[in-house]
Amino acid sequence: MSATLQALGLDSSTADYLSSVPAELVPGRVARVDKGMATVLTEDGPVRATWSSALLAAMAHDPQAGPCTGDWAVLRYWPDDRITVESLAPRRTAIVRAEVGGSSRGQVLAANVDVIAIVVGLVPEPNIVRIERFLALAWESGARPVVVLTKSDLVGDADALAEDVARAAPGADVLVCSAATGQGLESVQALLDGDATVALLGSSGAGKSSLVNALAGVELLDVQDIREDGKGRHTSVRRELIVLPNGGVVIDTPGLRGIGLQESGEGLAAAFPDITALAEQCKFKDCAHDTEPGCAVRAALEDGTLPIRRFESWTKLQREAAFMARRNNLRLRAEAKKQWARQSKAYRRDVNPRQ
Ligand SMILES: Nc1nc2c(ncn2[C@@H]2O[C@H](COP(=O)(O)OP(=O)(O)OP(=O)(O)O)[C@@H](O)[C@H]2O)c(=O)[nH]1
Ligand SMILES: [Zn+2]
Repeated sequence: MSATLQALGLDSSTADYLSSVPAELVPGRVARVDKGMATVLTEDGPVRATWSSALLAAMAHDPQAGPCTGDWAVLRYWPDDRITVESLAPRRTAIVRAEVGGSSRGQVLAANVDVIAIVVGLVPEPNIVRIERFLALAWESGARPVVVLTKSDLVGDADALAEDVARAAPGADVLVCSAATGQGLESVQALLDGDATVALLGSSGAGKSSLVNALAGVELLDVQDIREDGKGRHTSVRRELIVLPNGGVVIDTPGLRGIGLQESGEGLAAAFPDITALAEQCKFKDCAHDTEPGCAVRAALEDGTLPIRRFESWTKLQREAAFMARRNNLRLRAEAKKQWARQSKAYRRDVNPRQ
């Protein structure tokens, strides 16, 4: 399969970046990263590439500098048939997973996403708290979140359920569709207009693959053959970046399924603009919305304008984000300490070269 860079979702700022690289280098979009290699879609089809030494050095410093699905990569083709990723275009947006255990630096799951479609089946009944968590994460990424309620053919009151979801999703569109009957698919299709990149978030069984197949009009999400190592061997791997025949790109990586929040809390504020606005009206700047006098949040809970369920969901996500922020601070402090130790060792060597 080959496609123009346009069809792979190229935007103008990335096009500017790519036009500034030396002519012997080849641009492409990362479709998948596995086994220390990337599958990169170029205008001449997919290739497998390893990392250049410059990229490896950058990754040693910052793991987020490594390629991820959706990145725009600049490739070098070597005389011995190796292909290396030399550099990556600056990411317009990034979906970052907070690491659970291990390093507290987040892992980039997908880059350069325009729209995040939070796919939720209408059966079983949508889990609003889970949708709120996905929304906070989506806002954090810089991409536009949209909730796609699917399997509408299985319920009689899809619109009423959609209204409930919309109340929990201020600022995000809520679409209703069915991959089975095709109902409402035009509005989902419209998300891909202008060769946009849409990433799918959603639990297993939500209906993501069925949705992609319905949009494509063919069974795309089955198995795919790609050239693994340039020697003609073919392996079947699940696609992660899918170029749709009618235009647009879908990113569906397994990592996007059960992800935690990053620490800044900005996404959370964007997902809960109602509570953010209320908290600004509290008498005390550091109000914990507990027993403080003049608390606008508690007042809204008492008069019923803020649903208790929504407040509890926000509190839980807030705690999670605060936990991530604390851990991140600890990591930064540990790094600063290491850096200081290195510097003082170098200093001692300079002062006393025999040491
Ligand atoms: N009736 C109905 N069933 C659907 C619809 N969309 C998906 N399904 C069914 O729901 C089940 C899960 O759908 P998938 O598309 O595999 O869900 P998924 O989100 O890709 O799941 P994972 O690959 O596990 O993440 C399958 O049995 C589908 O046939 C729909 O619009 N209507
Ligand atoms: Zn308060």
